Amino acid sequence: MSDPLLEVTGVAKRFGRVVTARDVSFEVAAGEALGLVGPNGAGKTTLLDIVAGTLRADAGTVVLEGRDVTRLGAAARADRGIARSYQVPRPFGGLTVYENVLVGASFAGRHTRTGPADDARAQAWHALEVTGMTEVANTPSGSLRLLDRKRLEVARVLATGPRLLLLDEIAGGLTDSELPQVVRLVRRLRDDGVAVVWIEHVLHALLDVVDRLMCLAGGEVIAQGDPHAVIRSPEVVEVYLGSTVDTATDPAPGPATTPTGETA
Ligand SMILES: Nc1ncnc2c1ncn2[C@@H]1O[C@H](COP(=O)(O)OP(=O)(O)OP(=O)(O)O)[C@@H](O)[C@H]1O
Repeated sequence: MSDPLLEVTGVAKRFGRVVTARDVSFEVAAGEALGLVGPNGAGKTTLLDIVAGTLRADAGTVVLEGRDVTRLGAAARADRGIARSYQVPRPFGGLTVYENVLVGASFAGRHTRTGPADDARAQAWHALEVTGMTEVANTPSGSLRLLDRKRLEVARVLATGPRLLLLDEIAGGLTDSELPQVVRLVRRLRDDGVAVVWIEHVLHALLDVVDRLMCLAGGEVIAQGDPHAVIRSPEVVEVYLGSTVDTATDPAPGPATTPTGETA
């Protein structure tokens, strides 16, 4: 890997007796997409929150571009280029799509990969173009279908000009015909040089994009590396994939369901 953009080392977190991260370490390079999988309650969202700075780890370090950001809060990390999407998008329903994205753009610090540094409007519009939302720019966000709500969530964080994008289940609930649009979007962001960490239960969508895959279980990394090697790893099959994947013949689970049994 080239110089890592993000280095997470020895992260630990527990809530009372529940261990959600135990000595978790991983790296992500600029322009690399890392997939994050694992059974429900494995600690994936907790890890994203620790990287984003919305949750403080009990131990370990988070380093971005060689600078230790472990003690920085979420706003300061956002200023340095870390952006996080949420599993359940909650746009300001009374505002249009464009206005919602403009709110994100107005938080952009000096990291402006996506547009002119001093022009939040241009940056918001660029985020709409990249996410394919210009045609619904003036639509009230409260009336959007699920796919567009998901795309708006990505546009909102993209408008902040991130170097590292943390995506939380943006494919969940989409139909088979909608999924390729999300896959193309994440691939484009990655190809534009943004580093991506993507939590996703819809494995075939994830495997279409990610360069590496990491599987968590019980707060521990049980496998990371080449995506197809990871999903074939006996431990991953046992604790996460169960019988949904024929690892001998099928490199990716079928599109109908996720390993957690949700409909993709
Ligand atoms: N604020 C909190 N207080 C107490 N327990 C918590 C808190 N946040 C998370 N947990 C617990 O930590 C564990 C890991 O949760 P987390 O949401 O990180 O898992 P996950 O892998 O993202 O799961 P899912 O795939 O279901 O979203 C769970 O047992 C959860 O109940």
